Parts: sequence; C-alpha cells; structure tokens
Amino acid sequence: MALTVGLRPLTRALLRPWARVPGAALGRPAAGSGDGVRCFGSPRVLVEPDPAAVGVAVMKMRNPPVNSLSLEFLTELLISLEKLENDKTFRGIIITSDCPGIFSAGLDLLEMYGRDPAHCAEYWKAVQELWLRVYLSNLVVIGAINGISPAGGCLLSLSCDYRVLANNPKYAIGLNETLLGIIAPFWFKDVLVNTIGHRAAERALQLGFLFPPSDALQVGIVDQVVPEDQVQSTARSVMAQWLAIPDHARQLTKNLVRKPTADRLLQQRDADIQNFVRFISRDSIQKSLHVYLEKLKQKKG
Ligand SMILES: CCCCC/C=C\C/C=C\C/C=C/C(=O)SCCNC(=O)CCNC(=O)[C@H](O)C(C)(C)COP(=O)(O)OP(=O)(O)OC[C@H]1O[C@@H](n2cnc3c(N)ncnc32)[C@H](O)[C@@H]1OP(=O)(O)O
Repeated sequence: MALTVGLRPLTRALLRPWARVPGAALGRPAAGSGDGVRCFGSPRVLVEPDPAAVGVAVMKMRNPPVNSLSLEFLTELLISLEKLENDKTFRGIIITSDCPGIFSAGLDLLEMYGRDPAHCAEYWKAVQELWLRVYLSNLVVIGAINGISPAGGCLLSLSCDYRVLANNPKYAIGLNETLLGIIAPFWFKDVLVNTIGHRAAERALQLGFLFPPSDALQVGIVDQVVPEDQVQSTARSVMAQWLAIPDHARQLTKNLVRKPTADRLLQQRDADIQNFVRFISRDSIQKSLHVYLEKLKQKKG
C-alpha cells in the first residue's frame, strides 16, 4: 500500500531530512541581554545558555502533565534542536525536564489512538526525525534524567551521549512497549542493543522492563545515578569532560559509531512509516491502546 503523507506546512518544512528551519522564527536574543546570548524558547521547550558553563545550553521539556511526545511538542523540540545545532556558540546541550518526577512519558498515546492513517504517518515521521536529530547531533548531548522515562522517553535518553539518572526508585527507565501490547520498532531495539548488549536487550524488550535506578545502572541503560539534587551539576561536570575533546575528532568518531544504526532507518524511512501505520491501525492494537489508556485513567481512582 503506497501511503500519501499529507503534512501540515510547518511540519512539512521541519521534517524533511535535515531541513533548515525557515525564517529563523524562534531564534532571538534573550530578553534584556543585549550581549548576544541566544535563547530559543518556545511554549513547551525552554532553552537557556547554562550560566555556569560556556557553550552549553540547557533544554527543559515542559509539556505538562507528563511530557508526552505529542506532534506539537515534537515539532517544538525539533525547532529548538535545529536552532542550537546551527548556533556556533553552542557545543553541548543538557536535556532535562521541567515536569516534576517525569522525564518523559514517551510517545503521546493520543497521537496513535483513534487517529486516521495520514495523521499516524505524519506523527511517525516526526518521531523518526526527533530520534535522528538527537542521535546524530554534532553537539554533545547529555541527558539529565530527573523523572520516569518509559518507552519513547527512554529512546530519547538512549539517544544522548551520556545519561545521568536521579536516584529515586520511582524514576524507572526502559522500553516497556510490550506492556502496552505494542512492540518497540527496530530502531528503538537497535539503540537498546547498542547500549546494553544483545542478551540484556532481548530480556528487557520482551518483558517490557522498566529499570529502577540501581538496576538501570547495573545493566548500563544509564551511565551514572546520583542524588536528585546533583543531577544538573553532574551533567555539567560530565559535559566539561566531553567538551575537552576537540569537536571535529569527537563528532567524526560519534558519526562513525552511530551512522550504521541511523542508516538502517534512513534507508527505509517510508517503509517504516507504512509499517507503523499498518500496525497501529489494526483493531487488536487499537484495543490494546484503549485498555492501556483506561488503566491509566482508573489508576487515578
Ligand atoms: C511491525 C511494525 C511495527 C512498528 C512499530 C509499531 C508500534 C510501536 C509504536 C510505538 C512505540 C511506543 C512508544 C511509546 O512511547 S508508547 C508510550 C509509553 N508510555 C507509557 O507507558 C507511560 C504511560 N504513563 C504512565 O505510566 C504515567 O502516566 C506516568 C508517566 C508514570 C505518570 O504517572 P502520574 O500518576 O504522574 O500521571 P497520570 O498517569 O495520572 O497521567 C496524567 C495524564 O497524562 C496522561 N498520559 C500519561 N502518559 C501518557 C502518554 N504516553 N500519552 C498520552 N497521555 C498520557 C494520562 O492518561 C493522564 O491523562 P488524564 O486525562 O487522565 O489526566
């Protein structure tokens, strides 16, 4: 089945592979700075230069209540990342959350439940694009994971160069798709395998493990677990270590390591979209999503 993807103009402009954002709409000097410091804020993505680290931006995700990756939120993240990537004052980004206790609840289930195929296709293309942009970023990307991080939230974390997780037993991380009755796409799986190895990934994916911090560190899905109030300072120290390496050498090495994984998706993006749309449109999958969403509602009592 050939799929015609009807993209809205903003999304279309953004989601071409490595498109340049037209109009530089969001790049502006920080209010009152007058010193050339740049701030790329948007309603859901707060981006500020780190006052304590030259060349480092802190990107805070602010899509309450749970930072679910809706199409609009993905689009804003993409715009901000693109602006940072193009701004030569920045060499690194720390990605963190502004929603207490939640890094990101992952993909927005409401973008996949009860939607028509064209919408699902547009959504999936944005998910692909965010992954490619973070995974292949020329910047050093450090995840300061200050909350729970299931599924798509875990993918975002895994796409960073280094992950610091806050030591709170509630802040579990993992690809839990099977618990929802869906499956992690091959590129989610590839990134997990690259990070924790084949056998650990095999178990984690099939059983939908959400690792609490101590287990997450042991299996290697995160690089460091620290007290919650030290997540930012640790991320900053780690950033300094990464920024001590000459950019060109680090970037070429990153590309060497990550490109084969990214290429697997780049070589079949349209087919991947079609697979996703076919899969997510199945009655059985829609029913599983319905049951899961009801469970989330009932949990509230
Ligand atoms: C063959 C080819 C195959 C191709 C591949 C096919 C398919 C795979 C597709 C996709 C992969 C999927 C990736 C994903 O990321 S799926 C999302 C996974 N996320 C989760 O499982 C997390 C679900 N949420 C929670 O567990 C909890 O909400 C929380 C994050 C622990 C927070 O708990 P808390 O008690 O603080 O909040 P609430 O549970 O009350 O939630 C508040 C509010 O938010 C809604 N919500 C939560 N998560 C999501 C979400 N992911 N998407 C949309 N909405 C979400 C929740 O329902 C509440 O809404 P309400 O209206 O009731 O206030």
